[in-house]
Amino acid sequence: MRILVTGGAGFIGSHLVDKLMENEKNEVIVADNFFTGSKDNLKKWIGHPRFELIRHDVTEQLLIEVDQIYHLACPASPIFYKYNPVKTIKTNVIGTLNMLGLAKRVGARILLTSTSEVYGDPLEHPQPESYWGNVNPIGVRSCYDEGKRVAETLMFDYHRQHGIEIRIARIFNTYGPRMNIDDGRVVSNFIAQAIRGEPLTVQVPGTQTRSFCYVSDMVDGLIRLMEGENTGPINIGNPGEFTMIELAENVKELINPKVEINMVENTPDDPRQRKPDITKAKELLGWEPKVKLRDGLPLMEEDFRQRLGVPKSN
Ligand SMILES: NC(=O)c1ccc[n+]([C@@H]2O[C@H](COP(=O)([O-])OP(=O)(O)OC[C@H]3O[C@@H](n4cnc5c(N)ncnc54)[C@H](O)[C@@H]3O)[C@@H](O)[C@H]2O)c1
Ligand SMILES: O=C(O)[C@H]1O[C@H](OP(=O)(O)OP(=O)(O)OC[C@H]2O[C@@H](n3ccc(=O)[nH]c3=O)[C@H](O)[C@@H]2O)[C@H](O)[C@@H](O)[C@@H]1O
Repeated sequence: MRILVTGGAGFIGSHLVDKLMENEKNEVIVADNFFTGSKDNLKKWIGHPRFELIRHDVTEQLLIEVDQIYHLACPASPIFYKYNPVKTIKTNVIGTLNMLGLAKRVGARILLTSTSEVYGDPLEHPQPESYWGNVNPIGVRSCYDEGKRVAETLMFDYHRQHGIEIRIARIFNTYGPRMNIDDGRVVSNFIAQAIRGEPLTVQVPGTQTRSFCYVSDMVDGLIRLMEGENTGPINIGNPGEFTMIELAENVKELINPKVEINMVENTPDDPRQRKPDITKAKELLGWEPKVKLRDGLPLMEEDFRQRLGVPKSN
C-alpha cells in the first residue's frame, strides 16, 4: 500500500506516520510545507527506504501515484490559522480540491481530518454527527471552521458525483508529545507554563469546556476509519469533558503545584462547550479512547521537559 499523508510533519500527522510505518507492507509519502510542522518530527524516518518527504504546498497540484490519502494539511492552532486567514481557507478549499483531484485520477481512498469546530459554538450538547452546527460565517475563526465545512462538502460532492471513496473524521481537541511548544493551544500552553514556572493563562470565563483526546487514541481511530467501510463523518474524540479551570488545576497538581492560575482575556467566538457523542465511532469502528487526561498529561510533560531542557526536580 502506498500512502500519502499531507501535513505529515505536524503533530498528529507525524504520529500517524509512525504507526503506518510499523506495517512493513506500507510505503509512506509525506507532503508538507512546514508552516507549523517540522522535519524533526519525522527524523527517525528520513532516509528509510519505505519513506519519502516532499516539501509541497497542497494549494498546488501534486502528481504522484498512491492508494490512500490521509489529508491533514492545515494549520490547526487558532493563533496559526488566524495568522494568515486567506491562506488557511485556501489550504482547506483549494488544498482539499487538489487532493480530491489526485484521489480521482489515481483511484485512491481519501480521509479528511475535519474538526469539531464544524459545530461552532454548539447549541446541542454533546455533539452528535447529525448536528449541523452554529458557526459564524464572517468571524475570525471562520477561515478554519467554514474552510473545514466546505472541505467536507467537497468530499461528499466528489463521492456522489465521481464515486470517490471518502472518509471524514471530525477530530476533537487532541494533545500529546510533539505539539509545538509555543503552539498556543491550551494543553501545550499550560504544560509549557507549568514547567517554566509561569502562571497558567486561563482565558475568561474559564468555565468553557473541551474534551481532550490523547494522540495515540486519535491515530488508532483515524486508521480504523480509513480501513473500515463507513464514509463518516464520524466524531473521534474523548468524551471526558473539563472546564479550562479544571484543566489548569490538573496541570498545576500534576506538574508544578507552585504555579499561579491567572485569568486573561479571551478571543471572539470561542465555543463555550464541546464534547463528542462517540456512539457512531463505538458502533461502526469498534473504537473508543483508552488514555485518560491524567495519564496523558505526564507523557506530554516528559516530552516538553526534554525539549525545554528542564528536568523534573524531586
Ligand atoms: N490537534 C487537534 O486538536 C485537532 C482537532 C481537530 C482537527 N484537527 C485537524 O488535524 C490536522 C492536523 O492537526 P495538528 O494538530 O497535527 O496540526 P499541526 O499544525 O501540527 O499540523 C498541520 C500540518 O500541516 C502542514 N500544513 C499546513 N498548511 C499546509 C499547506 N498549505 N500545504 C502543506 N502542508 C501544510 C503544517 O506544516 C503541519 O505540518 C489538521 O487538519 C487539523 O485541522 C486537529
Ligand atoms: O478540536 C477541535 O476541533 C479544534 O480545537 C482547537 O481549537 P480550540 O478548542 O479553540 O483550542 P485551544 O486554542 O486549545 O483552546 C481551548 C480552550 O482553552 C482556552 N485557552 C487557550 C489557551 C490558553 O492559554 N488558555 C486558555 O484558557 C481557550 O479560550 C479555549 O476555550 C484546535 O486548535 C483546532 O485545531 C481544532 O480543530
